[in-house]
Amino acid sequence: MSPTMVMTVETRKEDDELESQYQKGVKHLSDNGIERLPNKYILPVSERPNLLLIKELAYACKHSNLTLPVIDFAELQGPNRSQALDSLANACEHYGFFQEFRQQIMPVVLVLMISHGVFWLHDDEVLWLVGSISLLSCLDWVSYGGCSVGWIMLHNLGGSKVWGTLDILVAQVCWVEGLPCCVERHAELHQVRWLVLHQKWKLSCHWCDEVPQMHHNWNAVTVLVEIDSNINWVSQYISTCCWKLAVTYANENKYLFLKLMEAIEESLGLTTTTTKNKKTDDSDGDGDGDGDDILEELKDGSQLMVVNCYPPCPEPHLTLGMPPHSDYGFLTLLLQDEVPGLQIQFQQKWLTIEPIPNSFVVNVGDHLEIFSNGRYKSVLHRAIVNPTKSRISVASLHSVPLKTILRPSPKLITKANPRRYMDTDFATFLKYVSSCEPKTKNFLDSRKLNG
Ligand SMILES: O=C(O)CCC(=O)C(=O)O
Ligand SMILES: [Fe+2]
Repeated sequence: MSPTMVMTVETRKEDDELESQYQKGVKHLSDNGIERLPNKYILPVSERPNLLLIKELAYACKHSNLTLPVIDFAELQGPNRSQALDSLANACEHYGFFQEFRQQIMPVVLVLMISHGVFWLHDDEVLWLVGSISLLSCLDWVSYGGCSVGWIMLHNLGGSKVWGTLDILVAQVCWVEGLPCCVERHAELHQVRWLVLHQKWKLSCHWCDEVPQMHHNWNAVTVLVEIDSNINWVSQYISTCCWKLAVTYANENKYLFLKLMEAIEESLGLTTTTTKNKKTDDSDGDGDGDGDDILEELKDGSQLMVVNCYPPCPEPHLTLGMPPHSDYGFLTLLLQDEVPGLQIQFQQKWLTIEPIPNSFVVNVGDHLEIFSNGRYKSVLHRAIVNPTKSRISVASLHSVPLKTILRPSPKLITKANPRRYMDTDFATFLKYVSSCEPKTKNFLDSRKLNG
């Protein structure tokens, strides 16, 4: 939490019992029927959602909603591709967001992801985190909901063992509980690596390549990483079925992301439908490899999946589920249940996105804005919470491998549109976000050239 936030919080009479409960998380508070928010969750007046009366929340969606451009995945793959590409370009330029539907992920997988999100988050025994060694090797700070929720300290990254600690109980100021899961892909090995975190011992996690099984002798304060070990974990709670569901979802999500990026490249004029399957043809000899290089990078890129749960909130007009932010990657594919909550900033107003069943809300992230040299916009968005309903969303953030240097595509730099962003990479992003107060965090602005 930023110090400014502490100072500007509206003062209310302290209820020690209430205040002391905040650390148990918002699900606990909601389940216990609290009627007032602990001060910790109350935002300064200027940062609150504009819901003066709780009952106005019900109308917020109806009266300030936004119908996002809809991109039909089937059209993108069919004879109407060029019209679909025009709509895609328009959506990314003017909204930074679109709803994507008729994609090919089985509805049952989507429904199960949403319902299991609750299970994963709220089962007393199990909380899991999926991660990548390369992510962790440069990640010593974990951001969640715009505030720091934990520190991962990795002391020894050589060899196959890594020891560290993870403290997930640092201040939470938003009305959300969440679970970050990272996926690292090794295309050549057909392998995906996972990091698992067990809630019972909040400071323990374990790497594995296979479906995890519970290990009974964890040391409560250390992280043990043994990539090739065969430690026998057995969990009643993370059933093979759940795990496979998460893997299936992550893989399908990645496939959809790559298809969308193929279309986005084409919409930017970097490739054409006829050349898109060919190996990069750098026929202009400028050495930039044009658009196809980025697709190759993205195939092996990073993927972060975050399950967000927003329980019913007694005073939704005083807080937010997630503060305004932009996403760091190329695209975020957001799966949400039927409860509205996502708001995007459009023409200086916060507008609520009406959920469409079995579809994804897709948004342009900072990396795509940089890659497109500012043509496609990474737009601020936030989540509001609901007085009566719980809401779940699953965000999948995709980008290039963490060590890749990102820069505007040379083809998109012209005299009329000179280069707008400096080179950057993921480590620079982490350094930036961990070095300043949440209020002043705007990574994209820090990468802009000429002011
Ligand atoms: O839950 C939502 O609607 C927003 C989630 C989000 O923006 C994120 O996870 O980055
Ligand atoms: Fe986001």
